[in-house]
Amino acid sequence: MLKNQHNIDLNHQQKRVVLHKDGPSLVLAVPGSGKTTTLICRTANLILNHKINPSNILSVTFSRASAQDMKRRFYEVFGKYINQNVYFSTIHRLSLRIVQRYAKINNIKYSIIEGDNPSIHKNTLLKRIYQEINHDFLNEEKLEELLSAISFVKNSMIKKDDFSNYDFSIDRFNEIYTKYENYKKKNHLIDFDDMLSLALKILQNNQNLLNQYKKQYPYIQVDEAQDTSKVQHAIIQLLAYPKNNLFMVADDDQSIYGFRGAYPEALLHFSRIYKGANTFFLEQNYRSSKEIVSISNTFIQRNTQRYAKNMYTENEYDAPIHMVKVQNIADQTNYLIEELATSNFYKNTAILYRNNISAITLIDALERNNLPFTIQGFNMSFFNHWIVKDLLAFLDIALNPYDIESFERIYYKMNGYISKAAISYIKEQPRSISVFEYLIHFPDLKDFQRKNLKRLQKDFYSLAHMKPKDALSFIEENLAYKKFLKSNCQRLKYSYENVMFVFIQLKMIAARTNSIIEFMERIDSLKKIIQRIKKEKRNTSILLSTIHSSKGLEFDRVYLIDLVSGQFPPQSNIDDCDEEISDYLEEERRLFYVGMTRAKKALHLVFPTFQDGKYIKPSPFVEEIKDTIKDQYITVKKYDSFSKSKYNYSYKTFSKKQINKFPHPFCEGSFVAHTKFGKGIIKSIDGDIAQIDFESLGIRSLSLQVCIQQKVLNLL
Ligand SMILES: Nc1ncnc2c1ncn2[C@@H]1O[C@H](COP(=O)(O)OP(=O)(O)OP(=O)(O)O)[C@@H](O)[C@H]1O
Repeated sequence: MLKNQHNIDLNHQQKRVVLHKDGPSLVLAVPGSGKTTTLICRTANLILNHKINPSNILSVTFSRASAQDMKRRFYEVFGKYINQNVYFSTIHRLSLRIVQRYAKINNIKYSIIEGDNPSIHKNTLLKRIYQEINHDFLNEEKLEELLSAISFVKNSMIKKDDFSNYDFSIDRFNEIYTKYENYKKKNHLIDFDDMLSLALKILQNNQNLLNQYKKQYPYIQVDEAQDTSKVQHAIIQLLAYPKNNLFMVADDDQSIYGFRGAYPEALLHFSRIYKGANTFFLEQNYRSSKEIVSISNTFIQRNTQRYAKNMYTENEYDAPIHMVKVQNIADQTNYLIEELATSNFYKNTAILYRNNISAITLIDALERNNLPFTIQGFNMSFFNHWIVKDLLAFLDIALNPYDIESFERIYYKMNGYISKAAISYIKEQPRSISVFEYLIHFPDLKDFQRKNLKRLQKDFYSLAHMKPKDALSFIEENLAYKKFLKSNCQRLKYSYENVMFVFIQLKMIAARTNSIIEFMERIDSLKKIIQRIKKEKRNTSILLSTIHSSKGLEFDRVYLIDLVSGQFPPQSNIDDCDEEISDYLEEERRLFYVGMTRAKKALHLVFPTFQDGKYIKPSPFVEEIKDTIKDQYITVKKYDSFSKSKYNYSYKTFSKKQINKFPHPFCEGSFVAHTKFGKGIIKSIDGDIAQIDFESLGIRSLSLQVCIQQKVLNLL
């Protein structure tokens, strides 16, 4: 019937699923097996053949993108036959509706502290509370951890008394959580997770309201059920009872939100909770070539906590899976640009990565090569990363030695022997002389300190004139910032490799710029480019996305990049005999599997072999795939150096904004020595012209720029 009327040729397994009407059923499916396709066909079957009113069917899924995708696909196929509104929603949206209905009846006004422009933002509130409790600044990485921990607690319905059973890795998490909850309660504020907990509480305590919803939705369908959390399952269970016309579609192998409280174990208990449940399997993959299906299928079998499924396809063989070994991240970028510049398949191409940071140098390179791209699921955390802020502060000071705010950020992160008291003193002073001059003349300094400060002043002066790439290396080595990084990572238990990964992205951007100003402008313009592109809808572009955000999507060609240990999985040196680690590895393996199974025809797995001059191991998942496909498909790509890359030719040179202040270390009051005029003191500086009072000659006006170029003027 469906084939004749709607031109969909469902297979036997799919047909059984689509024709299922009453009672609980669980559909366990593999990627690309038509989960969404069958769900929308079943919806149409209920409406057209069983005359169920569309307003009585509730279809929920995890993400807004999936809900919109379901709705679009439903109306594309069945829009000509069904013109009433069919409700496809996220579970959060449904919960919010429940909360709002309750609030209206009881005259309560809740304000949401997430999403678009809330009057008070969850992150701001948490940063404040963290500061109050730990007397420390909450950086972006820790904030992410705190957000995940709170989300995990709410979604997993963990009671406060049981917090001690979990390792939240946030100092005084219990107190932060309590303060956060109390503040929200007092001010009628809710975050996205509260929508769920509150909706559940409302339904549990208001029989009337619960009955209204039960009556409204006698048919409930859940897509992506592997991502459904405990609290979400509890809401659905309440709404479905006692008819239990519940239709759940899931792929436990694609469960990748454990860190936020996804509870795929519920699928294993489904038939215990819902008596008489049917279980269907969809195992035929319609999306990918035979190689991709067969290798992905072997790959995921290594996981132990899963429903046994066997993915197969009737699709043809296509290209083999490309394992691409490159020297380093620069060569990885070269490889991608080379591949993309010689093809026209932008639309059906995706570059996927584990970690958002991977996108930065790619965005830089794609934009410089005029390749069309779009970005999905990108958070701007790179630009707020402490290491980025530190390095920009170093450069700020080099360009403007009066900038005490930047100096305050970095003075203890280098070899300076500078006291906090000295910094506090300078902050009180007028900006008439440079930070270094103040420091050098700070009372009671020991000789070695003064000598050191003079050296530092010269170092920063030299820094301003270096090529950006050299400047970053100079900060790292000569100013000993690397030493600080190592000890800071040890102290805060950050992975040094991950921190260096951020540094390397900056070095790569730096390598393509010619001056410090140009480099700093490029960082700024990248931020703007990303913000602009995120807003645009580009259908004919290469998609850059985290694997998490790529779920549910499909592309002809997929490049999975940065497949190295410490990036994928993010935790390295792990022992998979430990039970907790084994769970962690299984979730990471599922994520890798989601990435692989987005590809229809071509799949490229790219792994750099050196980072920061040191050998890095490929991801253990690359090794597992290598075992299956053998070495014959490994391509080794080596480029001379990034600057010599063929595709580097098309790099744009930037319109260099006129440097309004020529960078120099001098300021009013500086003691100087001129190779010809001898010692003197700078009386005033106006633009490039300094009035210098020389001991032997009196006042002379000199161009600082000329003095610097001719190397005739130095600080004393
Ligand atoms: N019976 C069928 N005949 C032909 N193509 C099909 C059939 N069923 C599904 N497809 C196609 O297979 C592809 C995958 O379908 P769909 O997106 O519904 O799968 P999915 O199981 O939801 O995928 P995933 O979980 O990996 O995101 C789509 O391009 C869809 O049109």
